[in-house]
Amino acid sequence: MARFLIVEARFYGHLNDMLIDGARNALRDGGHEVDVLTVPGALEVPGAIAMAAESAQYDGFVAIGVVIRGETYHFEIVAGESARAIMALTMDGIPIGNGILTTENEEQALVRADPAQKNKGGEAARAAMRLLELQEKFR
Ligand SMILES: Nc1c(NC[C@H](O)[C@H](O)[C@H](O)CO)[nH]c(=O)[nH]c1=O
Ligand SMILES: CC(=O)[C@@H](O)COP(=O)(O)O
Repeated sequence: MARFLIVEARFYGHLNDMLIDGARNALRDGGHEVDVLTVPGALEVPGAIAMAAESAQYDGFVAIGVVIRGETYHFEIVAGESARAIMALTMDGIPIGNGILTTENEEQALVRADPAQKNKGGEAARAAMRLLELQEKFR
């Protein structure tokens, strides 16, 4: 049993709820404990994971959020920089599954968030659990 923290950027609450459901169910099916921490947007997710990892209270993390393209270059910043910083933390050896959707519209996000459809929250949770296993294997 390991302790996982889901860090969610609560920008689109109804979509997040589905992503969190999928992630939480996958983690519980894996026999793990799950907490959820909320931050305002995807850009805050990597910093929150870094702080929580530093505390040593958790073994692995799932990043959850939705970034939907708007009218300006802001989409590229939020989508790209959140993924880049999560990747950097992963390369530092922190097990993280990235379940932050980056889509053109809400319809695309809905299909991906729904646990009964693409279940990207569950997919991110399984990625985090696999990285934790590998960390233990190569320790
Ligand atoms: N546009 C979206 C954001 N933007 C907010 C940023 O993530 C951040 O909270 C703000 O710039 C303050 O630092 N966040 C999302 O999660 N999704 C979006 O579509
Ligand atoms: C992440 C985004 O692109 C969006 O929420 C911001 O929209 P806009 O570019 O229309 O300000």
